[in-house]
Amino acid sequence: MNSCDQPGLLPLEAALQRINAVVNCAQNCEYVPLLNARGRVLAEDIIASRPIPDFDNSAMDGYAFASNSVGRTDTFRVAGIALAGQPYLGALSENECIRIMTGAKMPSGCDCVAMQENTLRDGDALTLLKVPAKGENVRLAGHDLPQGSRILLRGRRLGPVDIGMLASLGELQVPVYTKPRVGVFSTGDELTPLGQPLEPGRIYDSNRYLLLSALAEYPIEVIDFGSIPDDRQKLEQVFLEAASQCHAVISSGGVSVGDADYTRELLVTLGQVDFYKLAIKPGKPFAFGTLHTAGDSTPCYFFGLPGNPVSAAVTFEQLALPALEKLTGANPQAKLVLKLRACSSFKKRPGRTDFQRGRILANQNGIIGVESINSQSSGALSTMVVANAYVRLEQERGNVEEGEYVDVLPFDTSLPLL
Ligand SMILES: Nc1nc2c(c(=O)[nH]1)N[C@H]1C(S)=C(S)[C@@H](COP(=O)(O)OP(=O)(O)OC[C@H]3O[C@@H](n4cnc5c(N)ncnc54)[C@H](O)[C@@H]3O)O[C@H]1N2
Ligand code: MOO
Repeated sequence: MNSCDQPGLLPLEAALQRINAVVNCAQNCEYVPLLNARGRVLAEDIIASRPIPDFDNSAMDGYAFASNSVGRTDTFRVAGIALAGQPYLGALSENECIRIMTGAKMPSGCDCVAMQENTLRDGDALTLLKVPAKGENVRLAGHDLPQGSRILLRGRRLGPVDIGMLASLGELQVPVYTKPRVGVFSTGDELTPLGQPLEPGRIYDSNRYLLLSALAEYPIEVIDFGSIPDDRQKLEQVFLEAASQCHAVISSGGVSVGDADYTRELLVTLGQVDFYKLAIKPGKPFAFGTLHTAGDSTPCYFFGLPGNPVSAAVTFEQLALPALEKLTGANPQAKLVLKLRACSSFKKRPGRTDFQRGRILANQNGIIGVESINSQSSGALSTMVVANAYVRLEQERGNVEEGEYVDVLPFDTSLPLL
């Protein structure tokens, strides 16, 4: 037995493996216009049907030559001009060169380009100040991408550079996976719709807004089922409706042991619970399972996040999100983990993997370390605004002393440092 503060808690790695083993992408391929493909997941490999570029061209503004004539004379007659998109189509005699611009097709017979700065021009006469070598300043056909290259692989989430690459290949329509449907709801009698005054003991529903806006970043069709009161029947209704419409459902709240915590209980009736107690902090009461779907073979996965806002955010990001990304067809993404020096101590009890909130400190010369923030309360969402990274501390370790090196997961790659 390990030194878990409570028995029966599943370690984070085991939970991730279980989720990964259960969740599978069941999306189909659809073609979308290129400009609508940003953020979508490629459903097929993209293979270059032609080389890019498909002609040799000049890398500089200057003059194009046949390199074997360059050694014989250093004075040439400028016989014509080649512009990008307007090639010079004539033939070239000995002692002739062609005025050429960057990107223009190399005239036939020419195999090098002298940069304009290395020449002297007087009317039609050109003198070379520096002799170019064969191939100099020439970009060969296929130098960007040879024909047949498998440049973008299935499972890649397309970003602006990929859209540009697809445009240079002339692809108007892109094969992407259809978007999985993901339902979101929160539970709790205390949750008050925004815009209404707060009665005593009530709060606004922050989890659902956080989740809906986080999901908007992904190629996912999100269905908002709202805030559901702690009423078994109403919850059951939403569970059934969500299971019939969605590939996955994410709820927050009601997974612990309180008198009104119906979520896990309903999951047992309406589906199968895979696990519901995790050795992570925050986020211990996290339920994962599958909901029964009527006669349909496509399963509906269920992620029951804890109600505490930081616990909900951490379990969403660390556990639900990798599974949802898999549902979209996306290849697994390695997380950026920095090994940084602790600039303060961190309190830690052995037994759970901690996702403490920290601040990466940086000066003009770069990153200098990470410090703890004042509060590590899982009920305080403001800790995640003040922090700019998680400090991940392994399950069995204890306190961190200042000066030790710790694993840091930045919230973002551009850090708010003030
Ligand atoms: N006796 C025990 N009590 C608790 C345990 C435990 O093991 N034994 N675990 C604690 C931990 S850890 C967590 S995390 C919470 C999780 O409980 P639930 O998932 O059942 O969540 P609720 O009880 O519904 O709410 C907890 C907390 O979060 C607030 N909340 C809920 N939903 C939202 C929302 N949508 N937006 C903002 N805030 C929300 C809620 O008002 C509560 O304050 O259980 C501990 N208890
Ligand atoms: O572990 Mo709970 O998730 O601290 O708040």
